[in-house]
Amino acid sequence: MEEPKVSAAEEELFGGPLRYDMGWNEHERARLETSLLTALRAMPRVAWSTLRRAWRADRNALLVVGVSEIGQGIVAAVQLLVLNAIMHALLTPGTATERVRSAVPAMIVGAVVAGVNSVLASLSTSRAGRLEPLVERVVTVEYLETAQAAELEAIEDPAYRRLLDIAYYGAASARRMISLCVAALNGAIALVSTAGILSVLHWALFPMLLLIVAPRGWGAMRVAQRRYISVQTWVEHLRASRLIANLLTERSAAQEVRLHAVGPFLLDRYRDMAESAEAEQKQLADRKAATELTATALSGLATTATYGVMLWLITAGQMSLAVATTAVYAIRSGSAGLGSLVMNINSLHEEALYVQDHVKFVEESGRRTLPTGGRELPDRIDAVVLDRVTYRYPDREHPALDAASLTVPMGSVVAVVGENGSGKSTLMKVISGLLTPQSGSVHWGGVPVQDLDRPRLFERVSQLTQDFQRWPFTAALNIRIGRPGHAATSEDLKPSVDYAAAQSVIEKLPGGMGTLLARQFRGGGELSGGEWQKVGLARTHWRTKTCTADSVLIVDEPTSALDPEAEIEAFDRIRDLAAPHRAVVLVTHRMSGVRWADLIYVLRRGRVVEQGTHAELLAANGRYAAMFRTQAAQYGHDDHPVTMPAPARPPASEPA
Ligand SMILES: Nc1ncnc2c1ncn2[C@@H]1O[C@H](COP(=O)(O)OP(=O)(O)OP(=O)(O)O)[C@@H](O)[C@H]1O
Repeated sequence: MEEPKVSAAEEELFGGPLRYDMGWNEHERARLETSLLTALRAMPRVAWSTLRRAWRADRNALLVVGVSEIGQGIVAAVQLLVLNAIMHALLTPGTATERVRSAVPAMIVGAVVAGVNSVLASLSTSRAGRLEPLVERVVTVEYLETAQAAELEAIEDPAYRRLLDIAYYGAASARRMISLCVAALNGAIALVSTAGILSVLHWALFPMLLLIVAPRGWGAMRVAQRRYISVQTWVEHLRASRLIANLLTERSAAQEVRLHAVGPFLLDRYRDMAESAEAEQKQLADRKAATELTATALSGLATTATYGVMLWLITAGQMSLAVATTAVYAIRSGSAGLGSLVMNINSLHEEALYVQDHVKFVEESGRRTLPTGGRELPDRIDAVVLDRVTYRYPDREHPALDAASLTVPMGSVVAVVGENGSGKSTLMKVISGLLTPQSGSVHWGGVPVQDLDRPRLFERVSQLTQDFQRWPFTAALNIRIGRPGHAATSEDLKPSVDYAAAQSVIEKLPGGMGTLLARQFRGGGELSGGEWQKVGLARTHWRTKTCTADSVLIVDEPTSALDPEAEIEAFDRIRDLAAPHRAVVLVTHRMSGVRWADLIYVLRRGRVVEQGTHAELLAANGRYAAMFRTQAAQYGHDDHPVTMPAPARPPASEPA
């Protein structure tokens, strides 16, 4: 397959085509090799899985659809017989009145059958329409259920994420497959009945019908293949265009779009990319027209030949006029039916590829789901102990944690410090059981984490991180969601609001606790970074207070958005959360916030390089001491001042 063409704008903005693919490439091989034969071979399996889903969703509706489609196929055959009978009656010798009279019974049957057909068709339409959203819902819920139960490691694994993205298309495809299956069933039944009638009329008619339809089937397949290849080739380009369009309208980019004049710049690149995509569309349309012209010409030739053969049969006395008239009608409707059957099978196969991705995703997730049903953790535990834990992210060469050992005794405050990227956040995920290490062990109260029911273990962990979730819900729910299963009124949440000093934040909101915290919705309010952090602190308080068993509170950079006064208060509050049955693990770069911790661990490149109390670590005069003194000097209140070099002045000759 040819490489995606790269427009100048894409080259400039992205340094080439974006390589992350959304799923279409997955089917490249399968789809390009698609022939009518492979599509036909896969059809029973595909139809079966769709029917099973529809059966689960609404079996009555499915039964009605099936019966009415089979009924319509029988009606099509009866209609041909009726036409044949009418033509025979009209073309037999006798007066006009006699001939019309003898045709009347067949006409009455024809009218009744047409009425039955309409009723069956509308029944099928209404039930299929009911089934479609149900099937889409069944597949979507299965997708979401699977995704939310996956291990964090799976979510952070690019290969799994890709599968997650691809499988997203499965639900809409499953929905479309319902109507396609119905149409294919209808087409197949009508075809069988037409073929039967044609063969009864004359043996040569059915092969001729196939000859008429074959070129159209070929044409449809070619056009679909080219469209698919084009989507494959241009998918990156298309997504990049959409990305630019979003950046121009998104709130997060709005300031720079205006202040830095990024708007006109990006708009220009958007036009450039749109133009090159349009050129591809034009080329595709031209080639489609040429293919269809060839297919129609070949089909026309076959039709002419068929009519020629029929004329010859009539003149040779081997076919009556009545049969010939019925045959002409049957060939016309049969060729249209067979043509659309080919198209439907083609589309079914295409949609099935996406549904198969969904199935693959569910199967793969089965191996990566958070395990449930392990050992229960006792209410009272002594400590959480990590012993020589090594953890490497799936796509990384170096481990984020390298034989790190640490103990978090209940009732204590443990601080973890270290430079950027030293592995602090990863360590927190290992303590909480979100990540399981490749080597070493994690024990909660002496029980290895892998033996525990992990979702139950999570009930014992509270977490407040720098990038905690800002839920686009009301202020009250933003606090209550710390333990969503625990019902609470605004009054119940008040102690948490007070604890986080968030009263002033709530009071400022027009609807108080009921205010929606999402600007993207009408009436939604907005909070500053620091105000959000207070809401986050209130949520953490609510979560910790609703757990009676021994638990661990993890606080990762909780004060980054707070002003200095609020920061001091926040550290005091976090310290207050330590209790005999709760341990606090604190990660921060603010050294002033860790000096009161019972135990401090210093991480460097994933290894614990120092540990002890503040006094011990200062006395050791190692990394901790250096980090602490550097920060203290900046704030100008160190017992052991470090002389900081003053910033160099620019040379007088340089412009300031
Ligand atoms: N989801 C991830 N996938 C791959 N690598 C990751 C992921 N998260 C972190 N890393 C890598 O693991 C290493 C440790 O990262 P971690 O976030 O634990 O450090 P940190 O000490 O918390 O850093 P900071 O102080 O900057 O927050 C880094 O090299 C980082 O690039």
